[in-house]
Amino acid sequence: MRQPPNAPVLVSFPSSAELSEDLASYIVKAQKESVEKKGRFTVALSGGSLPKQLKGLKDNPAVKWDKWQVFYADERVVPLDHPDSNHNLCVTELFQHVHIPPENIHTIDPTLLDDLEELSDAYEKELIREFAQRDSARFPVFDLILLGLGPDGHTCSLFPGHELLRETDRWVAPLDDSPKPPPKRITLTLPVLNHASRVVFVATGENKAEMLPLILDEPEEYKLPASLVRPAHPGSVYWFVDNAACAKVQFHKTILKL
Ligand SMILES: O=C(O)[C@H](O)[C@@H](O)[C@H](O)[C@H](O)COP(=O)(O)O
Repeated sequence: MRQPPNAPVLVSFPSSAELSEDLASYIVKAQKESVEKKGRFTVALSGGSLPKQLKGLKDNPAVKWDKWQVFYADERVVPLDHPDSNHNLCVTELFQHVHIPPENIHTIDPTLLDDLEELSDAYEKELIREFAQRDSARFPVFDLILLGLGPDGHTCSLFPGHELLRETDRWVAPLDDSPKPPPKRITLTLPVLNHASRVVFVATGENKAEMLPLILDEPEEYKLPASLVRPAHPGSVYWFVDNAACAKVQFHKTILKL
C-alpha cells in the first residue's frame, strides 16, 4: 500500500532493550541538530512506560543536559512527589541519574493543584516564556515530543471522543474526566503536537498489538487520538515499537533500522 509523504515511520525492534538503545541514538541526533541550529533542545515527555525506555540516555556523554528544556506532554494534577506524578516518574527513572540543571525541568506549579484552570493556564504561560520570545509561530515548535500509546488509542491525556480533541487555540488544556486515573490532568493540545519538529511514539508489549493496526493501518476509519498526531511538513512522526506490539500491523511499512 502506498503511504502519504508525511506518514508515520514504523521502526520495530526484537526487544525493548534494543529499542532503548536506538531511541537514545535518535534523541542524541535530534539534540545535536537542534543545539547546532538554536543553541537549545526543547523536549516534552509523557508518563506511563516511556521514562523507563529512556535509560540509554543515562551515562551517555553525548547528551548535553544543560541544553535541554524539558516539559511534560501531560501531567497528572497531584503533588510533584506523588507516585502518580509524571514528573516524579521521570525523576526516578532518569533525572536523578543525570546532571540536568533543575531549572531546565518545567513542572506544573504545585501551589495551584486546587485550581485546575489556573494550573493549566500557568503551565501554558511557562511554555510561552520558553517559546514565544524566540519563535514567532502561533504554536510552540518543540524539537522533540515523546509519546506513549494507551490501550484505547489515547496519547498524552487526549482520549477518544473527548472534546479536547477539537481544541484549536490553547497550547495546554485541563481535564477532570480522564478515563485513565487520576481523572484530573493537564495536557498539551493536538495543535501543539502537530507543530512539533519531531514526534516519537514508543509502544512495547503485546497489550499494544490490537491497537497499533487501528492507528497505523486504518487511521481514517477510527481517527483515534494517536493517529491524529501528524505534524505538518517538515515535521516527522516515528513509532518505535517492539515485535510484540506490531505483530498485527498488516499494511503499514515497517523498517528494522533507522
Ligand atoms: O500520563 C499518562 O498517563 C501518559 O502520558 C499517557 O498518555 C501514557 O503515555 C499512555 O497511557 C501509555 O501508557 P503506557 O506507556 O504505560 O502504556
